[in-house]
Amino acid sequence: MTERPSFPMNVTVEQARQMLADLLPVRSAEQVPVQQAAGRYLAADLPALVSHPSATESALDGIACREADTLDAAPGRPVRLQVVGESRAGVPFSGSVETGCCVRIYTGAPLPPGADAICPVEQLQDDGLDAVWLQRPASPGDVRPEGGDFRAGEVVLRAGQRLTPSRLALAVSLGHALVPVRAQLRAALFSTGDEVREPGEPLAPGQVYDSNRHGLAAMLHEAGCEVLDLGHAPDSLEVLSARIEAAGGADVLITSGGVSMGKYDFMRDLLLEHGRVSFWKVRMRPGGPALLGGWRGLPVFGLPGNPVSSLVVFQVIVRPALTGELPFTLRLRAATPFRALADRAAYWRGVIEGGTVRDYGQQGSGVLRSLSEAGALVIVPEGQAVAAGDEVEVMLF
Ligand SMILES: Nc1nc2c(c(=O)[nH]1)N[C@H]1C(S)=C(S)[C@@H](COP(=O)(O)OP(=O)(O)OC[C@H]3O[C@@H](n4cnc5c(N)ncnc54)[C@H](O)[C@@H]3O)O[C@H]1N2
Ligand code: MOO
Repeated sequence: MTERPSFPMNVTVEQARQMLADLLPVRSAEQVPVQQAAGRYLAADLPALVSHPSATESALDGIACREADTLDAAPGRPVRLQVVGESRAGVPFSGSVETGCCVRIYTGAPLPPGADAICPVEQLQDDGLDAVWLQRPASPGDVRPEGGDFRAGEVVLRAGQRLTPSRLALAVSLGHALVPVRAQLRAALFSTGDEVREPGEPLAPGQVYDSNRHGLAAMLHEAGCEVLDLGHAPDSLEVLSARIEAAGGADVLITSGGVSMGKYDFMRDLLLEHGRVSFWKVRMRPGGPALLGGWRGLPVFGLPGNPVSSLVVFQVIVRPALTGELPFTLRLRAATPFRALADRAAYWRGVIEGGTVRDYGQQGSGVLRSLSEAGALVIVPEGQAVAAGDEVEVMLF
């Protein structure tokens, strides 16, 4: 390319995320049953409809009694209490606990009126009938107070949060059978390359299995998208145009390969001719040649073909734009130096060990096993080399 390009080049990671996010449609909200809500994103804050615990309850199996009755209990000087009934989870004791009395109680069962302390079974001498002896005072701390987890009316989950398994469990605990979630983005996906083969097919020298497309489909699902898998396309202008057309009903198209400098890297020219290019090249490694553009109303994000590059660019740029969530990072001490690049941020593969992070070693963009074996990306900002012992920002992968 000798003439001045008509589109921005070498944008930052942050600019790339924002430019993609700006092209995505605003998502409406829909109510879905909690059984179908795992992995979806909340479209509204979720208040608690009930308090939890719904009543003050026991944290142990044992007896519920009055602490004052037990204060004199000591080894060799047991205090006797009369058993007057039981409180089970779901079946509370109907009376109240008077002085000198107790009820058998089980974990999660409501503390009866009058009782204010628990003595666990392990610390009781029990005749199995109507009396127990305590060798030490009962504990007022072994109860879970009503509303101690959350109170009715309190906003506990927030709009934009992903319903991870723990948040989904919490939404149910808050009392919701239906939850408001953002409509899923419909993401079309195809990979490009004459050499790319489907898993299970025989492989001739120079050919490669379509690891990118299958990895990306999994990442799109994980990002809460509905995936329209358009397979893989050879390096042919006609086939690629037809494949992009086939993605027409989607909200966004993600492609892999064909975005660099090679004679058969057609994606950029296709978009330039029939649509538009929003940017080409991001100031990051791996993944420098990433491409963003549009085809009629359809946003198209072209990921580089190198296997590590395609997954890392998805994680660093595409996923945050699709979900509105920045990647989770933590700060760790570097156990080895990490090299800086003068003109771009580096996302080096690192291994977290004993609270520090070390260089995985193999940083080639074709070494897919490195991503799986390293488990982390160490973010080295442009020009800021990391020495051993420095703190670094680390993204789990
Ligand atoms: N002269 C230059 N050459 C290259 C540059 C450059 O700046 N100047 N950039 C390099 C970088 S960085 C990357 S990343 C790649 C990106 O290239 P493409 O997006 O055009 O990708 P391809 O050429 O199609 O493939 C690259 C590589 O990845 C393998 N591949 C492709 N698709 C898949 C797939 N679906 N599953 C698994 N592996 C795939 C492909 O066989 C190639 O080995 O360009 C560099 N070149
Ligand atoms: O940056 Mo390319 O994306 O490393 O191989």
